[in-house]
This record gives sequence, C-alpha cells and structure tokens, in this order.
Amino acid sequence: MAAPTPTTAARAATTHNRPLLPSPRGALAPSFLRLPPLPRAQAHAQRARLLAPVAAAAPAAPSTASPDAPATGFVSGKPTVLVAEKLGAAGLALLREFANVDCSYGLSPEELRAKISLCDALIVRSGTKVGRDVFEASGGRLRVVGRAGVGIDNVDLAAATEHGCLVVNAPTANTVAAAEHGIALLTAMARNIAQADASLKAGKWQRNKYVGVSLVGKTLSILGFGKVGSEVARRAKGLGMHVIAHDPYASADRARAIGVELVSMEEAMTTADFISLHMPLTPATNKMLNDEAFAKMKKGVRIINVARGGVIDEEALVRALDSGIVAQAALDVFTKEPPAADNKLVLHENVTVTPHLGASTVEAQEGVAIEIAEAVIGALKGELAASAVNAPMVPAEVLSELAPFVVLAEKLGRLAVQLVAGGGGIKSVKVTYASARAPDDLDTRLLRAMITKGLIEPISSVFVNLVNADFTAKQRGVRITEERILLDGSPETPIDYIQVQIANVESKFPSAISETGEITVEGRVKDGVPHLTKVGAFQVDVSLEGSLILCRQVDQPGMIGAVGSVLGEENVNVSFMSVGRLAPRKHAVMAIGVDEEPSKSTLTKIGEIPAIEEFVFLKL
Ligand SMILES: NC(=O)C1=CN([C@@H]2O[C@H](COP(=O)(O)OP(=O)(O)OC[C@H]3O[C@@H](n4cnc5c(N)ncnc54)[C@H](O)[C@@H]3O)[C@@H](O)[C@H]2O)C=CC1
Ligand SMILES: O=C(O)C(=O)COP(=O)(O)O
Repeated sequence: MAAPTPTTAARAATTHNRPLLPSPRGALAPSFLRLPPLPRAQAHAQRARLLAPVAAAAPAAPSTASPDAPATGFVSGKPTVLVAEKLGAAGLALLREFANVDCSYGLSPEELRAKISLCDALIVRSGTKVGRDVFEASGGRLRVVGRAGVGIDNVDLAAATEHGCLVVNAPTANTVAAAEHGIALLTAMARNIAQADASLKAGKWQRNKYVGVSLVGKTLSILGFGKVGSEVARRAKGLGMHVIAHDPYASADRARAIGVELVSMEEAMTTADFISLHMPLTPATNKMLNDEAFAKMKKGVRIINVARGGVIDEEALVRALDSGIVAQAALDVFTKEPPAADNKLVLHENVTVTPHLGASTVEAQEGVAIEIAEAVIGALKGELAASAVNAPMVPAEVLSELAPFVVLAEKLGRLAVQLVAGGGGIKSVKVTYASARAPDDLDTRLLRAMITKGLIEPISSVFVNLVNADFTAKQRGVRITEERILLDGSPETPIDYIQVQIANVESKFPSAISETGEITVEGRVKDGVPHLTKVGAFQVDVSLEGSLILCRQVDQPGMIGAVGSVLGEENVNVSFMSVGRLAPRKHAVMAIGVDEEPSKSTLTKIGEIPAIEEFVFLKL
C-alpha cells in the first residue's frame, strides 16, 4: 500500500524541548492508572522495555551495589523503601509484601542523607524536606519519592527530575478530610469554639464575650477551586452560604454544576465575608495574601487556611488582624512548621490554630497510605503512575496503543546515533511523526523521551528515563525539534511513520545521509513489530529485532548470497534481509537483520566482498 501523502497545509513544526513535567493540575489527576495487560507476548516484552527506565535501569549506588546483585535491578533482590513519616498500617502492609521497609520516623537531615543511598524509594508526608542534598546523597539509587498526601512543596522537583527520580503523590485520599477540617475551622472560628472552650476550662463563664457570627447568607470566597476547594464549596452551600471562587485554571462548567460562580481575584477578595484558601504553594501563590491584598478586603473579613502557610504573608496577617481588617483567622498550616513558640499568629486571641491536621483522620490516613504504597510499588515495578508529578502521564489505553511505536522510537534513536562518525557532537535532531491524527490527538512526549534515550544512552554513561529525558538532552546541548506531518486517511493507526534526522554531522555510513544532508532513519510499525523502512534516501524493510548490518553496494546479482554465506559460515543467523535501491544496477543499500553479533573477522570478510562499498554494524 502506498504511503498516504502529506497535506502541505498541515505540515506543522511543533514544540522544541517541551518540558516533560505535567502541569500541577494535570499532575493531580483523580484516577489511579494502571497498565492493562497488552494483548500479545511480544507487546508484553515491549511494554517491559518501555517501562524499564524507572524500574530496573537506574544505576545502583556504587557504594552499596553488590557485584552479584540479582536481575531484579534492586541491590538486595527486593527494593528498600524508607518510610520517613508515620504511614497507615494498610499501606505499610502492602509495601512489606513487595519491599524491605525501613520505618524511621523523625530523622534529622543528616540522618536522612546518610540512609538514602541504601534506599530505592522514600515515602514522606509534609514534615520531611526532600531537597537537592537528598538526591545528591542517594548516589543514583533513589528511584521514587512518594509523597503520602497532596502538597509536594517539600520536595525539590527540579532536583528529582535531574536525578531521574520519579515523584508520585497521593492526590485524592485526603481531599474530604481537608475539606471537613476547613469547614470545622470555619464554624469553630465563627462561634469562637476554641476560645470559649479554653475560657470555660479556665473556670470562666463568658457568654457575652463569645458572641459569634452567623454563616447563612454570608459570602464565602474560595481561592483555589480544586479538589479540596470544591468539596468545601459543597459543604458551605449546605450551610446556606453564598459561595464564589477564584481559580485561574478551573472550569466554569464544573463550578456552575455545584452552584458556585467563578470570579476574578479582585472580586473574590473585595466581596467576601469569609475567604478560604485551597491552592498549592507555588512561586505564584507564595504570599498571595499580603498587605496589598488585605487592604482590598471588606473590614471584618475572616480567613481560613488549610492549604499552605506560605500563601499568606504571616506578618501582614498579624497587621491586618491588629488593624481590624481581618476579624478572625483559622489556620491549620504555617510558613514554618512547627511554628516558633512566640509566633504572633498562634498566640493571637482572634486566631484559631491546629497543627496541620487537615489530612489527619483515621480514614484519610489509611486511604493515603494505600494510595501512596500502590503508587510507589507501581513505580518500582516500572509502571507509569497517574499520580506521577514529574513525568508524563499517559492514559493506559494510549500507552497500550503507543507501545510498539515507543519501541520503534528508541530503536530509531539508537540507529541514528550509531550512524554518526565518532558517535558524539550531536546538537540538532529533528523528529517527524507522520500521522492522520490531529496534533492535539497525539501526545508525543513518551516517544520523544524514548528517542532521546536511544540517542544518548549508546554514547554515554547517562541513564535516561521518562523523567529526565528532556533535561538530559538539554544538558548535553542536544536540541530536539518535533514536526508533524498530517496525512490524509484513517486516524485509526496513531502513527504512519517516524523519522529521526541528525543534522550537521558526518556519518560512518555516508549512504545514511539524505539529499538534504542529515543522517536519516525512518521506521514504521507493521503487525505490531517495529521496522526500519528508510536509511538516507534508500527504502528498506527490516524488522528491528536483534542487530543490523547495513551495506552499500553496486546493485548486482549474487550480493545477498555473498553476504549471507559469510554470515552462515560463522553461524550468524540472518533474521531479515532487504535491499533498497535508487535504480536497477545502480547503488543499493542492503539491510540485514542478524540474531547474533558477528565477530570482527566476519565483519572484515563482509567488507572485503568486492561490490560492497561501505557497511556498518549497528546494535539495536
Ligand atoms: N492541611 C492539610 O493537611 C492539607 C492541605 N492540603 C493542601 O490543600 C491545597 C489544595 O489541595 P487539592 O485541592 O487537593 O489540590 P488541587 O490541585 O485539586 O487544587 C488546587 C487548585 O488551586 C488552583 N490554583 C493554582 N494556582 C492558583 C492561584 N494562583 N489562584 C487560585 N487558584 C489557584 C489550581 O488550579 C487547582 O484547581 C494544597 O495546597 C494542598 O497541599 C491538601 C490536603 C490536606
Ligand atoms: O496532603 C497535603 O497536602 C497535606 O498537607 C497533608 O499533610 P500531611 O500528610 O498530614 O503531613
């Protein structure tokens, strides 16, 4: 069947070195994805290769690796998981079925650094800072950091990514607990519950002092209309409050569905009687409630913070409380935890405080423990977790469909780099995906990561995985550009062909250089198997299994037999042969798939066949 032709208007250059990191919202996808079994044994093997990067390919820490480490890829046969903060029993039980579990709570930063090089995974809550120093101290062994909760502001994501370490969180199991705690603080604050309780326990009976305010009909502004924010909204509506929300990324339809109006930040701040904070702590939200923000608020506003202490400028809040702009605040979280003994907010009589208890219900902690244990085990096994925070997340059905193309992508990268004379100095790589699918319908992050892995691993000691692929390419000065060719035809097959081109390099097999001057390899998936279909200007067709010999020769009878018999004499099994020629009796390129690696002398003998002008042996 002839390849479909590109529609010229649809040729679209797309992104250059797009970040692998998903957006924070995307990172907190609600469902937990697992890879379904792929239909065929071969696909299964391909899947293992695809996912191996996070599981078994990471180099073990040199200091601890045993020379006879078993084939699991883990230093002691089983992975070691360090649980650095209290985790629910059900999660620990799951972890113990799969790993050696070291529960060491309350480690100092020095102790954590000392232990980490002995661990494949680390599980923390909000109380452990996982900074660059931890990744550096791990010596490359740490593969997964599991955050048993939502906020990952205590984990240095950039450092994790640079070290090829996957970060996963438990995004859903504590949502309701946090929302319930927000409502508990809201109602407790409005009726002075904590203060009245303390007063009565101190022997006083102060009924006039603790007159509260009603909630019904009051306006509650929710800042951050995500999982917790929307659950707070539902509950506050049940209390008869008028609920509005500000969230630059939230869908108006979702808000409308629960009777909440999305408004500007300005409106959310100026019209609220109560403001409840539910956004992540990011550079953009850091100290979002500052003097300027408080100055815009209605006098007597009440603030609830169950998100992160850092989203409030705490000194500005003290000033706003003292001046009466803010009548009361209820805080579960603080910039520094635990706060200093003389923290003015904690001691302020109009402030109700709890020690970061939002997620602390029996039910939430069991749920979070199971959620994080599953995510960490999955990641150690090499599965792609939906709760990956610093890696592309690919829905299971998409992954299943792309699996053979992912293998093709890596092999094309491997072939292309081995064709470069000297094997280094690659600066510019262009990847072209020809597909009948609209660009929005084809997520190429996985493919790009695998091409990068194929390009970089054969020529370096760097370990490339889905987490660090873009970073590694950038760090090595390799610019990868992607182009889509939109084909006419059925979008049923995700990709018709993938082409990898390396520009501005010489090739040890000059026939691999196309008319436009780049080393060019192109491949397709046929019956689920990746095939090399073009080298330079020559069309070939050889399945990408085993290894490959490429020969350029003068097209003449007997060539296949001549090369075949040299290989046969050395007992090298030929799996596939294909000849691509520009015209009969002119130059041709012969691609020969071999199961075994030919010896040097066999390769020399092939080179000595008179009609062979150039040849190269490539490992796949
Ligand atoms: N106190 C506690 O124990 C707990 C605290 N949390 C914290 O609550 C917060 C919310 O958690 P989830 O709802 O699960 O997260 P989420 O990701 O579902 O929701 C966060 C929302 O904030 C929005 N957002 C981001 N930047 C914003 C900005 N500049 N202005 C307004 N909105 C913005 C996002 O679009 C998103 O919709 C996080 O900070 C999390 O760490 C969560 C659970 C327990
Ligand atoms: O999930 C979150 O973001 C939380 O803040 C909960 O923190 P914790 O696990 O209780 O230390």
